[in-house]
Amino acid sequence: MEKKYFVSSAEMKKYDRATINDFQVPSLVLMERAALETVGEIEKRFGKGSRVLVVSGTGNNGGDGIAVGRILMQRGYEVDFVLIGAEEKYSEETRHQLVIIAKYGCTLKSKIESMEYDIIIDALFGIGLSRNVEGIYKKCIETMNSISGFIVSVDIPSGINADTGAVMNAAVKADITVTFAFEKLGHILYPGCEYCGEVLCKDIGITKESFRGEEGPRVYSYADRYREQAAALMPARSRGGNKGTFGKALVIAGSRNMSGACELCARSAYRIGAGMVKVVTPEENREIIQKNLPEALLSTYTDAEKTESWKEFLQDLKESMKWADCIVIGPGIGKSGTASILFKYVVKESAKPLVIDADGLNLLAESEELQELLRTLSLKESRQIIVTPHVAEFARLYGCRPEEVKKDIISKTKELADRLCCTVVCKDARTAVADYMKRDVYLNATGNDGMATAGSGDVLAGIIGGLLTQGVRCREAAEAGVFLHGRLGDLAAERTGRYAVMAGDLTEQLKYILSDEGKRR
Ligand SMILES: NC(=O)C1=CN([C@@H]2O[C@H](COP(=O)(O)OP(=O)(O)OC[C@H]3O[C@@H](n4cnc5c(N)ncnc54)[C@H](OP(=O)(O)O)[C@@H]3O)[C@@H](O)[C@H]2O)[C@@H](O)CC1
Ligand SMILES: [K+]
Repeated sequence: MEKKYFVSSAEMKKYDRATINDFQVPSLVLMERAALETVGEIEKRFGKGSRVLVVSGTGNNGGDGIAVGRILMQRGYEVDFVLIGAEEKYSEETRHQLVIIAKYGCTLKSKIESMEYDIIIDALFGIGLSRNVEGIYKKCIETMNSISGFIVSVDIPSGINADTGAVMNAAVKADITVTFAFEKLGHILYPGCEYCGEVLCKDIGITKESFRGEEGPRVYSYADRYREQAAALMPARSRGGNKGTFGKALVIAGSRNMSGACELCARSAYRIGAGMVKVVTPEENREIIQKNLPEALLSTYTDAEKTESWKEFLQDLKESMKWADCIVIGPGIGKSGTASILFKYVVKESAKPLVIDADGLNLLAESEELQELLRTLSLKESRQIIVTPHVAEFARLYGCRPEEVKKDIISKTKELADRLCCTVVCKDARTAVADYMKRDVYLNATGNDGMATAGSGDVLAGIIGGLLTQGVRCREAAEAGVFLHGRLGDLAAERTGRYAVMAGDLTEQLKYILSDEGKRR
């Protein structure tokens, strides 16, 4: 899969240094290239004579800004330069840029004086922002946001934490952000991504060679091209196949009078391409499932206390688990005594790839014994297990507050995966996927807030299950499932607007998104 990296400030600094020190590309050359790329984006939008304000800080981000201003000035733009910060803090490169503009006769101001510009170059802070923004810096950011002008942030909007996307007390609201070499975590994580405007990532000569043979950045997503080529994420589909070829999913879901979760999950497994889907649900849901999803095979149960029929059901379930290529358990099963007995039985007895979602996760969170069992199954029997908690379920499993998960979703997801020895999908505005086998964390860049609606998670569980039945391995099924799920949400929102999106619309979009028959490429 072609990856798109999101780097931390420490990783970016390492790649900068490797390019400068090991490959001997002078820092000022990188800066000039960064400036030229930024100028290119401005020239696409504004002509000569436009009024430009450059707001620089003392670090190299400020140096970039001064270079941008100088090139624009030479090309016929009217440029004002403002630099905020004490002289003793100027970086070497920034000093150099100041010497150059002085030779061209430019003057430097220490505060923003005019209120009207066509373009504002925000070069106050880049990836070197190290603490909350206060005093004159905060005031400067507020002024940039309040005066008129199209804001171009250099590298990252000033005030956004490049590692977490947090607003460090104040941040510039950019129209576009021109960044260099790799996108930063702060461009993709919330709330940072909402401050960037369009993010344009430019090659300035810092390439993958700067990894120096070591593992690359820790966090990645899928390349943007898969948005339009979603079918390329799917396993190859044999033209000569039959329903057995494309796998059998067992969906254990729903509780009394709660059939919706079960239906959404099973339908999604079918729509992503599973050959057969069998639903296991309480007897009360029989009629509605038969009516709404006649394609599904069905096995129903009554309360575990009704011993005779329960025994028969378990016998049937055992056969179903042998028959299945993958099992999804949890959506809407509730936390009743019967649900708990059923859940434990399935985790213990099944030997197939397993997706645990929703109430399954709540039952898991309550049982140390089951968590230990998961670890053992994974480590000793190489069982493929995926857990798909949203932030609140994750917090219950991890034993922390939901805000703590949101603050550091990348590390937390990896930690839980290590603890449970499985693949973890932590669902949030930016869903993360990690497993205990790999260091890297997948961070999803598709989807929108329209998907924050009941049943959306059931659809995801069905999609991941349907991919597993087609032979995709756990980690890839989780990543591809999350990416596709987000795309379905984006397409649904394009049709109806984000307010109106409902879980069923996501499954509906599966009819179109995979329409050009794809192969894994
Ligand atoms: N060759 C290269 O290296 C390339 C670098 N490139 C560019 O360099 C940028 C990174 O440059 P950088 O590392 O100098 O950091 P930068 O973001 O300018 O900020 C550091 C300055 O801000 C200050 N400061 C921090 N927080 C503060 C606060 N809250 N409030 C007040 N002050 C605060 C801090 O001062 P101090 O913490 O020491 O007080 C220091 O003076 C990067 O984003 C990209 O644009 C590109 O040109 C490509 C090639
Ligand atoms: K900036």
